[in-house]
Amino acid sequence: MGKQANLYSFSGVDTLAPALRAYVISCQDAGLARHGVFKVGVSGGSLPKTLAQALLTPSSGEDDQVKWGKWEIFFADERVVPLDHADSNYALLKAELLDKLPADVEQPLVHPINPDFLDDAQELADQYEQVLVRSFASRDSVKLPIFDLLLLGCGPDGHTCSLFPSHDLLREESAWVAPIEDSPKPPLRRITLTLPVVNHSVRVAFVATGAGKQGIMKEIFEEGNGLPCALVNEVTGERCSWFVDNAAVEGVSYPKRPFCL
Ligand SMILES: O=C1O[C@H](COP(=O)(O)O)[C@@H](O)[C@H](O)[C@H]1O
Repeated sequence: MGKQANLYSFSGVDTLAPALRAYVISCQDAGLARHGVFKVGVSGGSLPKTLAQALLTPSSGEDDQVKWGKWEIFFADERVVPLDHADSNYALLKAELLDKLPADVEQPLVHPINPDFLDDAQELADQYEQVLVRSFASRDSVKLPIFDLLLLGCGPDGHTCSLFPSHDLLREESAWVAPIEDSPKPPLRRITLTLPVVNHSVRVAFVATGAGKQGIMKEIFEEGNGLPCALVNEVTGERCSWFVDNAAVEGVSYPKRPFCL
């Protein structure tokens, strides 16, 4: 059995953010060394705000550079809504992070969903899968895309991306991107990376903060119970790192590591 997922706990978002920044930059630099670009997938929910706090602070030196012009940003999941809708994960990332990037730096290449296909979630998912095929094809013989990093959230029910507990979608084995039309959390219609794609990523980082996550963190780390986040932990092992605050893991019996790269 491989090593377990890393659990890093911080006093609050202010201390978590610099560690998350260092981690993302190390994944970025590894991606650039491997293939000259950094392919990262991001979630919606509470993640973009924390990510912005981590990445928008001024660089403290040569080893601390966010090289935005080398980033290719994908969405780990997306709601089937227009790109300027209040429920859109793209709109959220744009408002929290992309719109705040300094205008004088080279901008990242961002891959939102194609809003021409909002009437048909299956077609939307297929189209997004084609975006991945085109982007990843040149570098692998692509059975599965290999993200350099997936930055994920963990819902209070243990869902991640739009992979919900006990949902049939957890058993999807062939699609890279799949539709879901009966999401337990609104909005109902979404598309999501599938579990094999998530588990194939070079690194996976979860960010979960606040006492509201405490119950589910206990279940994920102590029982597993087939929860989507636990399934990712089980397969990715030490490739997976959790950035949490103390409130989210109070009373959770699982070794917390001091953060170091
Ligand atoms: O619906 C969603 O929720 C999850 C978790 O969100 P959080 O606010 O509890 O962090 C998020 O990761 C996902 O992208 C989003 O579509």
